[in-house]
Amino acid sequence: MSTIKEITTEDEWRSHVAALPSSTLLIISFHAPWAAPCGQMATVLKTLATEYPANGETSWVSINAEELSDISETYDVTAVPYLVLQRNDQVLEAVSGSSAVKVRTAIETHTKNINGASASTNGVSASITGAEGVEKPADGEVEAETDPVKAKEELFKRLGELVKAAPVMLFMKGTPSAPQCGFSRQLVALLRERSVKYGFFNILADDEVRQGLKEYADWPTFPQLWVDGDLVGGLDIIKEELDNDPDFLKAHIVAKEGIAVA
Ligand SMILES: N[C@@H](CCC(=O)N[C@@H](CS)C(=O)NCC(=O)O)C(=O)O
Repeated sequence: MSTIKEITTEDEWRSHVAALPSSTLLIISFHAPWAAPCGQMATVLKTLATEYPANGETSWVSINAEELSDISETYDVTAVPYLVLQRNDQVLEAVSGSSAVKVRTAIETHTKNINGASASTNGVSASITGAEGVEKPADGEVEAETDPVKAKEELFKRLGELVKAAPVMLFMKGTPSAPQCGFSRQLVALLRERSVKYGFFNILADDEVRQGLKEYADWPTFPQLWVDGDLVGGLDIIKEELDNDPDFLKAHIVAKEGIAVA
């Protein structure tokens, strides 16, 4: 049974990598303590790690992407959770976001490559929620597909978790580095100017979230800024709030811009 080692210093990272046999698949999980999907991903990875033992074939490490920013920069980590699979210093695959299915598939694929067969013997039905989607148990999935009421319930459950994925969540068009709409661009600039740490979700990448959130929030447009699971508003409201109380996002200010929730 394998365990996931938390790497806390760069020295520890270097010696861990240096000690690995060239055939070992290194599975690196980047996380941030404030991003809720990372907690769910940690549970998924813990389960997977018991299936893919550290017998020289796999090695599991976990890294705080903000604390060890030099390492995250090396791997271009701009969002968490973020999983990297590498062997012999070569990155084989990276999975951004909290899809348990994608993570399992990636690990199965790259263990298969050396073993000829997957190390996995049984399926884990990890149920997680995150920006990339809710992995539902098969029964619920079938029911939700056929029953619009169930489907909406599932979507709203997902949205309920998504709006709390980080203490400050920005639902925007595009990403902070490439906003796809002027309103989103302006809101990113306001948050950046104030060094507010926030998670973001690109609603252009998921029409279900784009349309569903309008109804869930009872708010017809984007950007939407959510703080501690409550909708504050769009660009105009945030501007107004900051005019009234320039400190209203103070609790969320950090030394530098945070890493996003993917
Ligand atoms: N005055 C709004 C401007 C936002 C806005 O009008 N957004 C539009 C255009 S980007 C929108 O999201 N429309 C709905 C959609 O595209 O789904 C605010 O304060 O946020």
